[in-house]
Amino acid sequence: MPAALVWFRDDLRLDDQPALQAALAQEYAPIPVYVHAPEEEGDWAPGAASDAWRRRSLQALDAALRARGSHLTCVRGPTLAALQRLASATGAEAIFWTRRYEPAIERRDTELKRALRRAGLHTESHNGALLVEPWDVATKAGDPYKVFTPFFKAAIARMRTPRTWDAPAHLPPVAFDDAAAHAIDAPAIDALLPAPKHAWNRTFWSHWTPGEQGARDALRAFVPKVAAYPEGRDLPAMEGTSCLSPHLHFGEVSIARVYATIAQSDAPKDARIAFLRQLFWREFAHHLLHHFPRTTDHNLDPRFDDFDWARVDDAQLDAWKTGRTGIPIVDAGMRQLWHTGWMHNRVRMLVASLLTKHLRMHWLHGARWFHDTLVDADLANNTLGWQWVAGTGADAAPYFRIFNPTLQAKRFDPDGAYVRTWVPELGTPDYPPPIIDLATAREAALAAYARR
Ligand SMILES: Cc1cc2nc3c(=O)[nH]c(=O)nc-3n(C[C@H](O)[C@H](O)[C@H](O)COP(=O)(O)OP(=O)(O)OC[C@H]3O[C@@H](n4cnc5c(N)ncnc54)[C@H](O)[C@@H]3O)c2cc1C
Repeated sequence: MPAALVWFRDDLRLDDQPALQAALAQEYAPIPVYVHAPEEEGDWAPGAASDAWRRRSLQALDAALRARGSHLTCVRGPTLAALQRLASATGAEAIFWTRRYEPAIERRDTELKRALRRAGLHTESHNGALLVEPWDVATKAGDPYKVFTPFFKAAIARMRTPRTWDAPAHLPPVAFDDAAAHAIDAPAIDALLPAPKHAWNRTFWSHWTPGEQGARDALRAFVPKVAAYPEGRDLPAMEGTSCLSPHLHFGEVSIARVYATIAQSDAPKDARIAFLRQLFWREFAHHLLHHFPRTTDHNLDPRFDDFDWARVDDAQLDAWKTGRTGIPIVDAGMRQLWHTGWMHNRVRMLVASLLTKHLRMHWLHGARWFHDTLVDADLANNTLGWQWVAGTGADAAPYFRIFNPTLQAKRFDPDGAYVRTWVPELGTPDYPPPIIDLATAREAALAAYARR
């Protein structure tokens, strides 16, 4: 049986894994590999929370492979040289992977595929992350979509009922001879992604279990909650959302598996559609990232290029990051982020709005902080989220529509349960006064918008 490398990236699973599936279907003996090359991700290399998650997820993948008779070989980049070295040391004739859509990675993968083919290797990339790939939907004029609802309609019409494959029960062993092992120089996962020195993330792991089993458990736990999702999804105290975002980002569960599980659940149709629609925001985000790669750092709407963002006030930015703004719902969200690596979507909108509108700081300051601290940090979703809130993006909330965090808290956290969980000192002298007057800051933001 000839050997093939199966190159794992953000698809850290064995269930419904198209690269693995394709290698097996073509009767290759798969050699599972992971290449650590954060420097190839351009300005958006994974942040600290992502690294902490990936380390655990790779360990879980290796354990799942070992339980089937195989194992994961981890090496350092540069990726092209690493894959070539691995292929020649193992005699692999082919390389299989699933596609990613981040601009730096798309560029790298295109070059890499060309170089590997020139070197005589068979290469195949597959869709393992999206329901509909970015180039599969276009407006009547052939352009990419910039508005969600028509995108959603076109994408869902284009989508085929996803097929899913179960994880293989057994895999052929990966046996390197000594010379090959020496040539490969495969460090342990711990050496590639060491545990953070100060264990700042130790509180994460009572909330999360990285890896395929954790993803499967999260999906299973969510099924009975789908019926309540339409109302529950906006209430941060309720835990009414799926918490699948980091698992989806790292590909620990396939999007097709999530879609099929919820579509076939017993929940009322409205509730199922409300949830599946959110999955299409993720699709939309990837569509935009692929077609408008500059938007990771630049406004999608060029009318904001001359916007009068405020000069960054370090003390204010720091108060925002550490949850000490004196605005309770915002502080609750920023502390939830710091302690769990995740924040409820409604609260993400509120903290982002405060930063970009009341404090009038450029959305990139917030996007960078989220990228570093979220366990679900995802260049597509994060860029869309920040540009949406800031009013600079596709189908965005207009800049002049400014959330009032006090009213939003009354509406979405009416008995204050969420705020009390994260800001227990509220109402005591330990809680800081507000760093801004909301009404004055709102007027200043509107005035800046009018000057545009
Ligand atoms: C400023 C800002 C930044 C954000 N940054 C990220 C990010 O880095 N990574 C990330 O995954 N999401 C991001 N989001 C989107 C959203 O907040 C999270 O996907 C959601 O809170 C994850 O929780 P969940 O899995 O319980 O969501 P659920 O409500 O259960 O939704 C299921 C899945 O649908 C997708 N989804 C849901 N809402 C959105 C959305 N608005 N945009 C794109 N996809 C969505 C996610 O993959 C999510 O896991 C951001 C939103 C905002 C406003």
